[in-house]
Amino acid sequence: TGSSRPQRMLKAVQKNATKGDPKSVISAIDYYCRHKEWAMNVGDDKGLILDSVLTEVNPSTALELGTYCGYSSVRIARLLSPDSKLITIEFNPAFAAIARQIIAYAGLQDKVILVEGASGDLIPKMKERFGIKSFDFVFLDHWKDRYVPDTKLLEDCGLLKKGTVLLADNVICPGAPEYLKYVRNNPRYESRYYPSNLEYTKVEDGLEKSVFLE
Ligand SMILES: CCNc1ncnc2c1ncn2[C@@H]1O[C@H](/C=C/CNC(=O)c2cc(-c3ccc(F)cc3)cc(O)c2O)[C@@H](O)[C@H]1O
Ligand SMILES: [Mg+2]
Repeated sequence: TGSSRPQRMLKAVQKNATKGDPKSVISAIDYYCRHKEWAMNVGDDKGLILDSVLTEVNPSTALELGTYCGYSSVRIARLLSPDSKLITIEFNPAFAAIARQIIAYAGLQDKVILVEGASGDLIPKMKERFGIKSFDFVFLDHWKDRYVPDTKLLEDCGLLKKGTVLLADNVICPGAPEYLKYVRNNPRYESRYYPSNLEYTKVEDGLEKSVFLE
């Protein structure tokens, strides 16, 4: 049987990027997905917004929901301070296997903890398994209809603190209407929309940044 899109993406990284150089891994994936084969990475345009929010927050502990091939894990981890960590959750073992290799190729395996499983099962285990008190930053990029339930779960598990920043991908395309309703009409969040475009296209999309207030 043939290769998968994630496997071809990994090949493009191994062929075109420099081992241990996160920037070259990001460029290799962006080039491949823009010119050869589209894939659902947050991409270079929205990636610049992700970078700027991350630099502003400078999180000690970050959480990502939906690793896919690890593109945004590399984007996030490359900007973390020395003792900071990214925990990224992925429930598809094939995607997780590719992501581990891409994260390792970038030399970021010591800053990223990739956990295989469903967010709904793993979020309640974050404290006991990883000694996490709360997250400073959460990037939501998994199934769009899971953004609201998982945000509520993070609240209920006491994993959000005053000032925690949630950044959600795809709030326009494919869209996360329930999530926008939830965070925008909610006194516990201060929300702002960052317009951009769907990765590698001219279609409108954007990121929603929501600061937890209490
Ligand atoms: C069950 C919920 N819990 C989960 N726990 C852990 N991992 C999960 C979970 N859900 C999904 N995942 C994983 O996250 C990833 C899924 C992401 C879903 N993303 C999208 O559908 C998406 C889709 C598009 C898109 C946009 C326009 C199109 F025409 C076609 C596709 C663009 C994006 O940026 C996207 O993020 C996969 O790796 C999946 O295995
Ligand atoms: Mg996305």
